Amino acid sequence: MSKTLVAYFSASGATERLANTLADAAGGELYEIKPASPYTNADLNWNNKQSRSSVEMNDKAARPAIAVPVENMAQYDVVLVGFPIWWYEAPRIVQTFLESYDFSGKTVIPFATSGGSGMGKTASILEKSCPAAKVLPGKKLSASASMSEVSSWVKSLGL
Ligand SMILES: Cc1cc2nc3c(=O)[nH]c(=O)nc-3n(C[C@H](O)[C@H](O)[C@H](O)COP(=O)(O)O)c2cc1C
Repeated sequence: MSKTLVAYFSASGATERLANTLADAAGGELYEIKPASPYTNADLNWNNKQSRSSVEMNDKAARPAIAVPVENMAQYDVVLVGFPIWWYEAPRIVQTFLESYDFSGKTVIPFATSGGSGMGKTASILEKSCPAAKVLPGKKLSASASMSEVSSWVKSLGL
């Protein structure tokens, strides 16, 4: 039996909702990727080029700090990692997360919520942050995706 972690970053609650459903569907443990410095509404303003999210997303090297690490990452075989799509990819803090652990022998599966965009190049960008992992393409789902929809996606992964 493989052991699953459902790690997620959620700035405004949508991805958190989905992560809860996914943790039930996949029988995984939940871990929130909490920023050391939480994002304010002003930080999330994509119309402002100077906002924190704009500045971070324009800087490929930005790695916002995480408040609390995962306890014993070694025990997990599968890591589902969820986030909102920001500017067609994953927020930089997801790269902070993936660069914080040894993912040798683990399967990493991205999942996301968005205002409409799909996964785009998300998985291939994240792959560079955890080169030892097997990274699957992942999926964008609705925050309010039903248990049966999420379960059938999990089943299709053949974990
Ligand atoms: C800074 C920022 C950039 C975003 N960029 C995109 C985008 O490129 N495409 C899209 O469909 N939605 C975009 N969104 C919308 C979020 O992906 C969407 O609202 C998501 O469900 C929020 O998840 P959360 O509540 O877990 O933070 C963006 C939101 C923010 C705050």
